[in-house]
Amino acid sequence: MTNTELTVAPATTAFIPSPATPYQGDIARYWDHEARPVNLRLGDVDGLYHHHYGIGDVDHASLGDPTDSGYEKKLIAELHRLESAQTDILLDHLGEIGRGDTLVDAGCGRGGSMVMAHQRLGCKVEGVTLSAKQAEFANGRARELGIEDSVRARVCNMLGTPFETGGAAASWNNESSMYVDLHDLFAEHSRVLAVGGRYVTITGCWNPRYGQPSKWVSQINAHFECNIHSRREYMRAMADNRLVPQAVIDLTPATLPYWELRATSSLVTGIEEAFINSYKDGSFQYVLIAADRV
Ligand SMILES: C[S@@+](CC[C@H](N)C(=O)[O-])C[C@H]1O[C@@H](n2cnc3c(N)ncnc32)[C@H](O)[C@@H]1O
Ligand SMILES: CC(C)=CCC/C(C)=C/COP(=O)(O)OP(=O)(O)O
Ligand SMILES: [Mg+2]
Repeated sequence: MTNTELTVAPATTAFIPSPATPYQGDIARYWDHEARPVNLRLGDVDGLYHHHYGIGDVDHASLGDPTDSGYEKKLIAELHRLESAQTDILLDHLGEIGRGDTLVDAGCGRGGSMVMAHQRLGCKVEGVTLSAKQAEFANGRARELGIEDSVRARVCNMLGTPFETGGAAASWNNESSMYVDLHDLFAEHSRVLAVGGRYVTITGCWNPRYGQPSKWVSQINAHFECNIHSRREYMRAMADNRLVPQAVIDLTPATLPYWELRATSSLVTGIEEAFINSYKDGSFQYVLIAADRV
């Protein structure tokens, strides 16, 4: 697709809409106050700030000896490399994107995925987050990079965006779908996407084969104040909203090395055990779903 332009409200973070629900107010506050070193120090490596996890094999040769003085810095760079590799896999699944296209990042955080999408594809990227602090941060980074005409974040509920119907060539949720009702979410993506456009999510979901959410999944929900959905819910809500899966990839084996490395670092947050155990006992899965808007 080429030359799709979204018609949107003015790009400002000065006007901050009221949260649609008290829960969304809690989530806005959560992300306004988030400043974990595991996120900021990794972002400082190259200026791409992510709030998602990593995939791929750990390059143990580049890490060297854990007793060496520079080891911790190398470990941080390695965790960050794996988080950016996660975004690359998401972008690999967007389909053919032209420089004139517009993409939508639903739940854009500090904007790392938006910057990577623009740098790789040359297109416009519009992001929404509930957090004014995150939107300011993302827009500040875009200004520093001189790409503010192409990459912008706004404070907005992903379930009711100002974007034109059918105007986006592709859209995604990168670890942000566990904060919303999936039927409402996919109805909005389906509205914003052009027919033939592509939706991609990378998400953690509980595995229906396990039965119900495990204690580890409940622990992750409590830790992040989110509500992890089952894999079945994703499939059903997509099917109900004209989103037809084109690829479903279980990234669980590919994310475990990231978690096992992170668990050895000084930047642990305490949630590592829940991710490792739930991935290993099969109750939780890290998946990529790419779907065609039909
Ligand atoms: C775990 S972070 C992921 C950030 C980003 N996608 C990334 O990969 O770095 C979750 C994001 O979802 C956003 N979010 C949660 N619920 C939202 C909603 N209803 N509307 C817009 N953003 C939402 C949060 O503000 C936060 O930016
Ligand atoms: C896969 C699942 C269930 C994700 C939940 C959403 C979430 C909080 C992602 C990571 O954010 P972060 O990068 O801010 O977290 P951390 O501080 O742990 O790195
Ligand atoms: Mg993180």
